[in-house]
Amino acid sequence: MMLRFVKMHGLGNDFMVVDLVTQRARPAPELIRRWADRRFGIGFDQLLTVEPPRGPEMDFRYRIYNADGGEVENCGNGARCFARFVIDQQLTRKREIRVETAAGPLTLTLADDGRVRVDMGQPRFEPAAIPLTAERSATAYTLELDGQSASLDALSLGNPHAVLDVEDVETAPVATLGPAIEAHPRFPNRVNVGFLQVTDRHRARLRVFERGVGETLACGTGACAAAVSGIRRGLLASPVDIALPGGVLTIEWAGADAHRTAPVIMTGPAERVFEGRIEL
Ligand SMILES: N[C@@H](CCC[C@H](N)C(=O)O)C(=O)O
Repeated sequence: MMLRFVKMHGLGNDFMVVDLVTQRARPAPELIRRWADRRFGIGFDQLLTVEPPRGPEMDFRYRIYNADGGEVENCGNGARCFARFVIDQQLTRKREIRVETAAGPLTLTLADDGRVRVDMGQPRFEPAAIPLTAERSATAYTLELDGQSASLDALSLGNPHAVLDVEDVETAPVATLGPAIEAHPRFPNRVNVGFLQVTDRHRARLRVFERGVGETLACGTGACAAAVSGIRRGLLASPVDIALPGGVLTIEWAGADAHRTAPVIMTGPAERVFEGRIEL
């Protein structure tokens, strides 16, 4: 049986997107790893499946699998590609789409300039929600790593993120500290690791070592986490343009007080690359 898919990307963070509204498939981890392989497969950072909603107030359900085959809660660049996909495939005529994810509902809007604006929901800072083993919530945690220690902020965008401040993203130790922090036992579900260089109040540069993938050209939830971390520590002010290796995302966040945590809004592009069919 052949499965139709579309290859898409958001700032070079690339996806295989599969319509499971009109097709049937159950992607097992071993199959996802094979498809994700850049030499022997299609090649992608994440597989996205678009499925019928499970409740009447949602338009779709959207699921996300990392290249290592594991299902995860949230994906910002994927959310924008999902919106483009359901519109281009004529699965909906709406311009504002409500979608169910493992991290909760998201609202996506197609802007007039073709970019997609996503309400990514509220960030969470309590260690148990990340999850991170720590006695109390803080903006700086110290992690012991093979004889050295690293200071980082940690938060959840539905999925877990660590944010480290660096002087220069070009020389940041992404390839060594990234995997060491991703697999650190204080993050029981592992973690995405962002290396943040603040350039001025409204601009920053970011590289992300993604859980279950490695360094990617862009990470949408990573950009949201880095902007929120910078804003709540007084280093950045909303809106923030986050420059990733693959391009720029705009992040807005109105902050948090004792009564309310504002949702994070992410705006950026979503591109279709090609479509294909693969044997199941
Ligand atoms: N690339 C994504 C994040 C994908 C999931 C992440 N690797 C995780 O394991 O949580 C994005 O754009 O947010």
